[in-house]
Amino acid sequence: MIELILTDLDGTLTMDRGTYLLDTRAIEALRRAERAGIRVALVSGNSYPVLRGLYNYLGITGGIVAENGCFVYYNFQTERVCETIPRSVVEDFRNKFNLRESWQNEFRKSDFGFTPAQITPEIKAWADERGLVVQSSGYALHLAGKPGGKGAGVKRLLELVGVQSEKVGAIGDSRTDIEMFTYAKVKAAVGNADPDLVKEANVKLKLKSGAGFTEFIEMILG
Ligand SMILES: O=C(O)COP(=O)(O)O
Ligand SMILES: [Mg+2]
Repeated sequence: MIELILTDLDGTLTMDRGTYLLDTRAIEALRRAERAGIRVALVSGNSYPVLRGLYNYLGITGGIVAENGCFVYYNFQTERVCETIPRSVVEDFRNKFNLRESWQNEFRKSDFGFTPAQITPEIKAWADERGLVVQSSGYALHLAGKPGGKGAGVKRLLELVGVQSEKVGAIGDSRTDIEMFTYAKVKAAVGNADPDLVKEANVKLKLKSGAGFTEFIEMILG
């Protein structure tokens, strides 16, 4: 019996990958899960203020993992689980690789977003030399302090909620969601997910993004 669902946001609750428009049927589906007693958590590369606002308006209760795993919220408690990156390092990175910063960077301390979203070998080497972590969600390139990645935040969230991974379902669309699967029994990839995530999934959904999320909730609720 699943007690907690970890859901990614961009590409998973949206109408497609590459858009920010939420799928309204996916919103209805997550409310159905909550009504059935299954908590839903947002696990995303977005910043905490963006996710906290959304969380309240969506009406979910499973907590938040923000900044791609680096910041956790549950039941009015918050925790930072990665090292912070000084603003000067963020600016050096942006200037060196000619990147555009996410408007949300103003609200971030450990994990920063940039476009274009592609990781080059030069970018990887620059981050490695400084003990930083780079990842791409398809929406954005992320530069984070150690340990970085959704796994660290999810591990802490499960402790705070007090749920074992045998009772957790996770759903996502991109490579950055692979780490969530380590802490879930049901590991779902939406129909249009990155092939690297599909490989790790034990539930391969037919439908894309938000429609795939709805398909997943229907499967869980039976
Ligand atoms: O912030 C991003 O790059 C993507 O966010 P996501 O983790 O909700 O897909
Ligand atoms: Mg995503």
